[in-house]
Amino acid sequence: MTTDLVPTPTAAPTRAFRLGIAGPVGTGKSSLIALLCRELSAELALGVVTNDIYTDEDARFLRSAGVLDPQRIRAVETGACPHTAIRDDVTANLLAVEDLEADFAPLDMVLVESGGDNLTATFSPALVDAQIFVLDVAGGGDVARKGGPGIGRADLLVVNKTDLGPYVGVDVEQMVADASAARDGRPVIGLSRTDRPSIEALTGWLRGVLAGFRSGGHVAVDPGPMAPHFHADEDHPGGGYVHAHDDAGSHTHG
Ligand SMILES: Nc1nc2c(ncn2[C@@H]2O[C@H](COP(=O)(O)OP(=O)(O)OP(=O)(O)O)[C@@H](O)[C@H]2O)c(=O)[nH]1
Repeated sequence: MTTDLVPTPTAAPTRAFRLGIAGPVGTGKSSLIALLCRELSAELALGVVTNDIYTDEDARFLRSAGVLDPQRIRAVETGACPHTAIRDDVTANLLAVEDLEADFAPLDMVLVESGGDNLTATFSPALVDAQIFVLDVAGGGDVARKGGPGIGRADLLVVNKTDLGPYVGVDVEQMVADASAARDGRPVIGLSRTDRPSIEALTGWLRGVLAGFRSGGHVAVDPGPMAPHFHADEDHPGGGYVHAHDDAGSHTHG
């Protein structure tokens, strides 16, 4: 008897779900990870990998927040070009994720925080299964309209610190609507750590994506390469240079 016509069931994944969290400096990536650890560590076995340029500051912040066993929080020091370590050469991050998975098997989820970067940073789908891009209202109501691969095509866009809207003159509802329009219907959540329903929207979204991953139905989507961006460099004429990541062989990183 032949089994050719029998559909092959999708194999259930044997490793942890890997979730990337990217966004500009100070938008609340570490705080969002601390929040997720607080909310989910009773039901899910978690690990965290942070990326900083020269320090392990984000890892130290998370360890001191007491949200997870400090051993489950690992730091990658990326050197001069933080987006490179989550996009072009993800080796150091993959090793950190795999070490965590081996040391604390079985883990349900590893959260990978990118170094605070510019608007264009995205994770490679070779490193994460899904990614959240974080903006905050204090960065200005028009940021979401500026677009870029993370804002446009990350699996989830978080508009963070909505509690600050009245203090910085930002219409939060309008900012979330602009973000939704820029994303062709992909999900957007306005979040504040002081707003319980928004926290539940975030954990609800994550549980849904995790369930899809566990059933074998989740496909990692690449938001696309980083847009061309400016690097400050005092030694360079003009104070810096513009480069892109659409062709890894077309430029070098100092
Ligand atoms: N008002 C308010 N402040 C928040 C919220 N979430 C985070 N913050 C504050 O925003 C600041 C930056 O938060 P972080 O979590 O360090 O931001 P980050 O994106 O990890 O920063 P980098 O790693 O330096 O890029 C801190 O002072 C947080 O306390 C929020 O929901 N509301």
